[in-house]
Amino acid sequence: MAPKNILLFSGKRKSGKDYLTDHLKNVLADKCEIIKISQPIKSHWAKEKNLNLNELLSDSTYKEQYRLDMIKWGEEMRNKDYGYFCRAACASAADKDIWIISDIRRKTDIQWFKETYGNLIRNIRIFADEETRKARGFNFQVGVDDAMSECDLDDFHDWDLIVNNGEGRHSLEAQLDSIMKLVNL
Ligand SMILES: Nc1ncnc2c1ncn2[C@@H]1O[C@H](COP(=O)(O)OP(=O)(O)O)[C@@H](O)[C@H]1O
Ligand SMILES: C[C@@](O)(CCOP(=O)(O)OP(=O)(O)O)CC(=O)O
Repeated sequence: MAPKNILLFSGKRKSGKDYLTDHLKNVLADKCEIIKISQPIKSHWAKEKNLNLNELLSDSTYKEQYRLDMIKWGEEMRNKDYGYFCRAACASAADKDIWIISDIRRKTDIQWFKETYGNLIRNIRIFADEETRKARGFNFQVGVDDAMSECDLDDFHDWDLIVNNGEGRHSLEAQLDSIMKLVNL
């Protein structure tokens, strides 16, 4: 069964995608499931290189050592089939009313969801200024922060909602309320 809504979250590194989607999950509880497109990439990479998958999935510096390689391998796969990781991630998703996709990065990710689920999707951009991201551990890396993985959605404008999660942000409760307005339960 298709969910009632699919919330597509994007934002640059350390903008707070995991932070906000984890809190949103607390609000929606068992009505929702968090899905990560990067999960099949990380699973493959962990198997291939004998790495710790849980560490790759966490907010640790561990994944940063492998990010560039994972991006490169992911690009190769995406060039052959742009829906490959979206399809793989959704195929193993639970039967829930709301799917929260927490790591949308490319126009083709949005395209795949639009083509597959039409008007069920909602596009949410998480924004945080660079100072705030730096305070959260962001460090500009050539090949990552100037590449498609981080920049492809810079010139995408068709957002249903932009959430400021940097300087001057609203309370967490207000941030979550604005997201909940997009949800049809
Ligand atoms: N509004 C916030 N208040 C406090 N800490 C935050 C907030 N947003 C993000 N963080 C923290 O900043 C770090 C990076 O956030 P994260 O959600 O992992 O970013 P992303 O998934 O976009 O890379 C995490 O340690 C997270 O807990
Ligand atoms: C190879 C990646 O999938 C790894 C992404 O890891 P995360 O999604 O955990 O990254 P951030 O939350 O932005 O810190 C990126 C890609 O281009 O596919």
